[in-house]
Amino acid sequence: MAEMGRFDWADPFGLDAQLTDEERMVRDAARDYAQGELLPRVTRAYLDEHFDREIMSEMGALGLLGATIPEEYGGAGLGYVSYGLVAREVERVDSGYRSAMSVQSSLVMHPINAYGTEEQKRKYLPKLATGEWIGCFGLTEPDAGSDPGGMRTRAQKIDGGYRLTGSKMWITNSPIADVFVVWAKSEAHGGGIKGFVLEKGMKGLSAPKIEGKLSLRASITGEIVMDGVEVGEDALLPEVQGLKGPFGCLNRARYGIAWGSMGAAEACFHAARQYTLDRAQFGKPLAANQLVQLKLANMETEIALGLQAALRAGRMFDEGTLAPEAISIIKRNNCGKALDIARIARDMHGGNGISAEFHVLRHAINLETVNTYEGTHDVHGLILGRAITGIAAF
Ligand SMILES: Cc1cc2nc3c(=O)[nH]c(=O)nc-3n(C[C@H](O)[C@H](O)[C@H](O)COP(=O)(O)OP(=O)(O)OC[C@H]3O[C@@H](n4cnc5c(N)ncnc54)[C@H](O)[C@@H]3O)c2cc1C
Repeated sequence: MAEMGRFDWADPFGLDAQLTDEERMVRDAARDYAQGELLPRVTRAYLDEHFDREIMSEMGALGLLGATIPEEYGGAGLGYVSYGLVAREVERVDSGYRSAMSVQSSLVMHPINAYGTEEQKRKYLPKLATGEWIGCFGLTEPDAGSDPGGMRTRAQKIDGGYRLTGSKMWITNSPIADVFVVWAKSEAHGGGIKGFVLEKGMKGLSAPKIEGKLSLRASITGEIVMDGVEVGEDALLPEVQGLKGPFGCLNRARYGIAWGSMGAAEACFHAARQYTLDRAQFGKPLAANQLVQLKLANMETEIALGLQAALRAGRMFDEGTLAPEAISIIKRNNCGKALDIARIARDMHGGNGISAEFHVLRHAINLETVNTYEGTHDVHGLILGRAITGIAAF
């Protein structure tokens, strides 16, 4: 008969043992940084609705930006499992910090690396990798969110380049960005969607901050307004056309979010476990009640399954066999489950659960955004529905 193992409540399927030495090293470096440098400042940043720009330079110095970008362009040349592990550790602290990192790596460095010219790669990637430059990604518009094909931003052909007109909404990092990857319908390409790289200070380009967010308050979000911004031919990302350009970037970010949201869920699960062990009511620890144990068991189950699926997806990503629909499964499931776990963890903390000091409500409110951006929970359901039936319902 096969031997039986010992149960580890914090790692029931031995995720750790499925990683390579390099992946464990990357995970530990990201965890040390996140717990040592990000956790002590997150509560203040969240309450003050402030993103500390220095964080990008710190992440850059540790090689956390552009983890999968080749080393010759300043990236870390790591695999997708390492990238996911970093997202999990950063989001264990705050989804806003993970958002800033995901945008830089997957939505700005990836398209320049995959669709850009050699000159564009050499110009932008090394500085984005160190965090000297901050990037943002403009796809969503005031009237085009889940349906980005309905975008209104236009690139008009002019002598030697293009004139861009339009506005983008809900853009992570835009108010502090040096580099703007924006998507527009281009006249010269039959009205097809093309990517352009704009730079801070260009005439007609502005990025006002969106104030008063109740979610992701430690991440800065803004608009991108392009009022006839004129760029040269060298601003065009030549190697892609159509929605597959932005979707190629979103696939990577969504994959990272599947890991990241599980990091936030683990933070909430671990906090709820400790809190209910420490606090007694009716003469016994809260954790001694069946209702409480069932909630903890449900949290553990969803996290264990979600992480295992994310790891499998990461291995498939590195092998080149991961389909976008499989990413929809884990983005949708892990965000939805993380949001449920964070809300229940908040409830299990009673009144203390609403205090910033206990972190769980901050995670829950952040996860409301994570569940919505990069394809809403329902839109990923529709993507899967189309894949299952062959019928597009959206
Ligand atoms: C904090 C934050 C940061 C963001 N950062 C970025 C960024 O950096 N870059 C960027 O480009 N975008 C960014 N976004 C935008 C984000 O990706 C969009 O908000 C998201 O895609 C949803 O679009 P929408 O807000 O227009 O909602 P809508 O598309 O209007 O959706 C509203 C509701 O309708 C539902 N719905 C839509 N279509 C259908 C359908 N066919 N059938 C059934 N239900 C449907 C949706 O599921 C949702 O519940 C960010 C958003 C936030 C909140």
